[in-house]
Amino acid sequence: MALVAGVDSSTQSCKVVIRDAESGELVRSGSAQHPPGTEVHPDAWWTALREAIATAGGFDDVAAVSVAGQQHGMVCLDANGEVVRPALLWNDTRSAEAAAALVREKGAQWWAETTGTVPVASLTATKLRWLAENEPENAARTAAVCLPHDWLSWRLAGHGPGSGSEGLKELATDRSDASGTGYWSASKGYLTEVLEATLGHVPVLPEVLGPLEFRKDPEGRIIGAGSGDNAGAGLGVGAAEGDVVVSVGTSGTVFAVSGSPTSDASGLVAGFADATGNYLPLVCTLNATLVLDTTARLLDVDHSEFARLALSAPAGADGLILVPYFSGERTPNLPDATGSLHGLTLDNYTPANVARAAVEGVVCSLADGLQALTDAGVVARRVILVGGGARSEALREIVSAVFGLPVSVPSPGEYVADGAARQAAGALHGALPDWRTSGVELVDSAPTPEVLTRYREVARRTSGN
Ligand SMILES: Nc1ncnc2c1ncn2[C@@H]1O[C@H](COP(=O)(O)OP(=O)(O)O)[C@@H](O)[C@H]1O
Ligand SMILES: O=C(CO)[C@@H](O)[C@H](O)COP(=O)(O)O
Repeated sequence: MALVAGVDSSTQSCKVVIRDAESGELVRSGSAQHPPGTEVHPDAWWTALREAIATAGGFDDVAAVSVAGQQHGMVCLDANGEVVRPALLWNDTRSAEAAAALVREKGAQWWAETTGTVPVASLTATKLRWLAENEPENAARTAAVCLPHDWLSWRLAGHGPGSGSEGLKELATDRSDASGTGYWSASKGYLTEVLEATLGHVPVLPEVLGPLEFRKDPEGRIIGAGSGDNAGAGLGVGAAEGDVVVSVGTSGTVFAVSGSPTSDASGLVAGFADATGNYLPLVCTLNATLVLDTTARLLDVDHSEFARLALSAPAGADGLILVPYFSGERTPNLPDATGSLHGLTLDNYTPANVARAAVEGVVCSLADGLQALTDAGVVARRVILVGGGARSEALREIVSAVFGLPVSVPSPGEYVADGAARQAAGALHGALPDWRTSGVELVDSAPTPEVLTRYREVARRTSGN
């Protein structure tokens, strides 16, 4: 029995699953936490990955591994392969002005047509621009730039500090993660003009591997191309055209598999690639489970009591509306926004209404994401809900109610890591396996369109949109 492993190195933690390459059966798993914050030294991811591998019983009997990771994080390496500075993550908004400058200089249309995506602070290119403007010595020392999943795959393949310029040439990535950099185009490859205009020079960049291409580690183990975490989730749930995946983790994402690229000059829809050779138009928000976690902490309750409270309040939370822009926002592009709670009266200010308003606020911002995707031509035949937030009964019910659609919720699992494992099995055998998916719960709540209408009025008023 050949075993394969999948890794999800995402914002809050690292998860490892080890599966039977033929059947997909889960054999072992492990996880470890990442430090909080929007600036993290990659060594912390490596430490967490090794801990997660150890708790999963090690990789000695594993034939192939793929890593899926949080997208966009800027990992800069010097000529020796040392990390130049802690990575700026996808949810770090300090490069918002750099993003605005790039859009002014080339125009939103150029970015949408060339890279698929109009830059916002999340994209790697804007972080390189911030680096060149604010830490010119670090920018000058940067000999190679890669993404979190590229760096971890490179470390797994036996490279690292001290690898030198030969080691840097072994860096590899895939289309899905390259498509979130802002300096890669699905039709033209790396865009040297964007690198010159941001970092100030063209560094060594990871080779963009095909979906089933791979490197090997010194023991001969396959290290697959890997992917961005959202593309990994797409692989993990077996998303096909017509499926819209909603992932509620640190980020909230709404995305679909598409046979053709999108180019949305309004900037709402990012025109990413997927991990199979298709495209992955995606809307991403900065405010999802952390808003729920923070509200639950305020109410001094755990996840299950929080869900019970939220479901004990009526739809619309007796008039309370929470606009969830606690971390600024990316979609819509409001990096300096803050969250707010509206409609307070002496009667409706209860823990249950506050819990319900928090869930509804997060879900309404995702419903706007689905609207943007359908406006961009994506046809939604089925909605699949995944991510840590999908473990919440309140979130599951309220997604279906606010979207006004039945929602498929695969049984709780690590679908990003599963997608990476599926890719590893594909690299091992030369074709993606058709693993049987686990049980799916269909949630079909009574639609509450008025909740979204009122949210939109308040969100627009408070954000000046
Ligand atoms: N039952 C639950 N209800 C609500 N949120 C939950 C529940 N279980 C986990 N979470 C939240 O899910 C998040 C982790 O989800 P995950 O998809 O792993 O995030 P990421 O991939 O961004 O690291 C955490 O913020 C955690 O508090
Ligand atoms: O920036 C994006 C997508 O464009 C985020 O989806 C990151 O990829 C982080 O994902 P999670 O850790 O929240 O899953």
